Amino acid sequence: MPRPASPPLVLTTGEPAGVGPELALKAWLARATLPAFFVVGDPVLLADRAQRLGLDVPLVSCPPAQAAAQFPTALPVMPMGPRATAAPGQPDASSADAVRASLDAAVDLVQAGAAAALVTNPLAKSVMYAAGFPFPGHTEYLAARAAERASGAEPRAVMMIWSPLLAVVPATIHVPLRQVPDLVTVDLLLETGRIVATDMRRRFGLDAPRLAFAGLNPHAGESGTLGTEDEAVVHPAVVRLCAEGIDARGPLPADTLFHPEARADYDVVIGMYHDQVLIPAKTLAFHDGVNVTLGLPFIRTSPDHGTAFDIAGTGRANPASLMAALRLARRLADTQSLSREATPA
Ligand SMILES: NC(=O)C1=CN([C@@H]2O[C@H](COP(=O)(O)OP(=O)(O)OC[C@H]3O[C@@H](n4cnc5c(N)ncnc54)[C@H](O)[C@@H]3O)[C@@H](O)[C@H]2O)C=CC1
Ligand SMILES: NCC(=O)COP(=O)(O)O
Repeated sequence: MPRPASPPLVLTTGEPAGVGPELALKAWLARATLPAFFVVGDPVLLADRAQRLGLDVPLVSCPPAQAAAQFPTALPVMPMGPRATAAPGQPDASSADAVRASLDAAVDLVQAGAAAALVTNPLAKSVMYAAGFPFPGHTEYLAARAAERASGAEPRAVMMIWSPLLAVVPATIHVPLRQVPDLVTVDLLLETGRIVATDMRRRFGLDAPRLAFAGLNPHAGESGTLGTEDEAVVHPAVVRLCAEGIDARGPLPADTLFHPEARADYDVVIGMYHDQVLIPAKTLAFHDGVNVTLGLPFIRTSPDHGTAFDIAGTGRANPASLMAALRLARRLADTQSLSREATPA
């Protein structure tokens, strides 16, 4: 019996004063190279931005079930939430409710199975914080949303920045650098390593993913003389992961971990803090990088960049990272359903 068609991807509008709406429109214009997606949010925002930028993008208002059929001829939009009124490049608190409504609805749809995966456009963290958004970013918000439906242990969301050249995971994310050594514990690294290994298998299709742990200190601590955390925390976590059958190695000095020959030896780097691994990832592949959230019961990807207020509304936004995020979301959803079909009940 033929398999039923998988639903399309759902895309949020993101911060209206940023480049998100422009990227959605430009991605649709390149639709011949992309999987079907629909936007959830304010259709007037998209229509205004298309007109301002001279982008010929017809919009069609429709429910998710009709989006795939409409996609070849118009950008499907599921209207949701209040008007998003902030002007390009001029963020203000008035748009936070619209951003939140788009995000909430998109998560509802992906959790209900009406969308195959969630793709988010960038939001402005400071705007959301000022409006009372109690999460550091999407990643933590999505973990909380998934936890509402979890019957057992609460899911922990893990951020990965992925490109064909390099995949990296920061073990700690949006925290002050000063707090990092205290937050990096054996338990944190164990949990992170397990989530990464599981998702690399079931969603990326790697049978035996190779995880490289970066050291926290210069030269991974130089045998304890440049800091004790690498021997006391990273090394024992790696040993325990290996004992669980996960291909883990480290701690490895971070400064020599990202050149081409080193990258051939692993599939993912798990770094100790945000900039340690996001700098090499975004330097190597800024426009092709994708932010993927691992550890959730659903798939979420996003461009690896932010709202780009400095160019919003000018027409200069490059949609490549959003397009890579849409393609990767489709690939992960398809790989996951194949691996579910192959797993005996
Ligand atoms: N997933 C998310 O929601 C994310 C949100 N942000 C938010 O974005 C806001 C701005 O952050 P920034 O640090 O300025 O980073 P950014 O990524 O928005 O901008 C950095 C530089 O890259 C350029 N750039 C970014 N995307 C581009 C694109 N598609 N095409 C061409 N050039 C592009 C910008 O013009 C700017 O010069 C902040 O509020 C931050 O919190 C940042 C990262 C991810
Ligand atoms: N630096 C990456 C970033 O800020 C993405 O955060 P999130 O909104 O995806 O959690």
